[in-house]
Amino acid sequence: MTDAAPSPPGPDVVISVRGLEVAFGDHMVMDGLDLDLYRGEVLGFVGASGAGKSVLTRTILGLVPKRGGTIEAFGHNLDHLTHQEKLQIGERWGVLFQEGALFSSLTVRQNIEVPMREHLKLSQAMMDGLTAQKLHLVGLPQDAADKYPSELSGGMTKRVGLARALALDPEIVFLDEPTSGLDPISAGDFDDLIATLQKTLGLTVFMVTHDLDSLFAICNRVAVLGHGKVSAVGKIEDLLQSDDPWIKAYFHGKRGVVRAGTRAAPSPAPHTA
Ligand SMILES: Nc1ncnc2c1ncn2[C@@H]1O[C@H](COP(=O)(O)OP(=O)(O)OP(=O)(O)O)[C@@H](O)[C@H]1O
Repeated sequence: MTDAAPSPPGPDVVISVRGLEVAFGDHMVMDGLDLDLYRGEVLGFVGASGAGKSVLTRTILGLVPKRGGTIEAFGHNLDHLTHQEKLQIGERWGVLFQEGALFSSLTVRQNIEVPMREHLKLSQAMMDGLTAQKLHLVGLPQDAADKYPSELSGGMTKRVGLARALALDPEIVFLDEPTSGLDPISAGDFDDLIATLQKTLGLTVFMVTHDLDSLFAICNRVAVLGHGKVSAVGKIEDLLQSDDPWIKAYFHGKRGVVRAGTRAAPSPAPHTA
């Protein structure tokens, strides 16, 4: 009898969603949704408008109540955590909401320092030092710190939102349509920034997007939301072969991709190569 070769270790799952149900009144938005997010990957999350992409993100973050199912983050069932443990999990992820969601009455510096004030006990000088680092990380000049959100361009607003999402040095960032509203050059620059941060900081990225270019440029895997479930998940080249009518229309329809192969493929994430 020969010994079987040891199987390679499976992917390190940082978020695991099983049988998720979310409803608003009788409107079932999630109806038995399963999804895994692997450490170190950029997972693109697509689906028709109103399918529930933002709701899923907000449910994982604990901002929308679920009706059923389980959500595990870093191996912990979120239903079984104390308030203190939930706060600790909250320090391990950051969020860039659609449109940046900055506080209009606060300066850029004050916006980036909001999570630091909530979670850390640091002197003002230390927070200012960290803020300077985060601005540098997202490619913004230091003099942006004293501006108010109304003085920023769309691309700068997204970068400030990303700097705030990175304020606590998270392991995961959730990005809700990060390139929406940006011109193609700014959108491409933002994709590059996310890809660079993912590599240099070892981030795991969960990205809701309608931007096909982003999917091709930086996503290691793509999950498709349909009828309250993940109807397909895999590498983009596999999804391009799908017979599912919505996926076919999405990738091969009028606004779809002849782009495939014309954009650089993302470098493989651990376990997704
Ligand atoms: N607080 C709420 N109360 C009632 N219904 C809601 C609420 N939030 C979301 N919904 C509904 O849930 C569904 C999913 O909304 P969601 O914003 O997640 O869609 P989406 O896939 O992100 O859409 P888009 O791509 O247009 O941003 C929609 O029908 C929306 O109207």
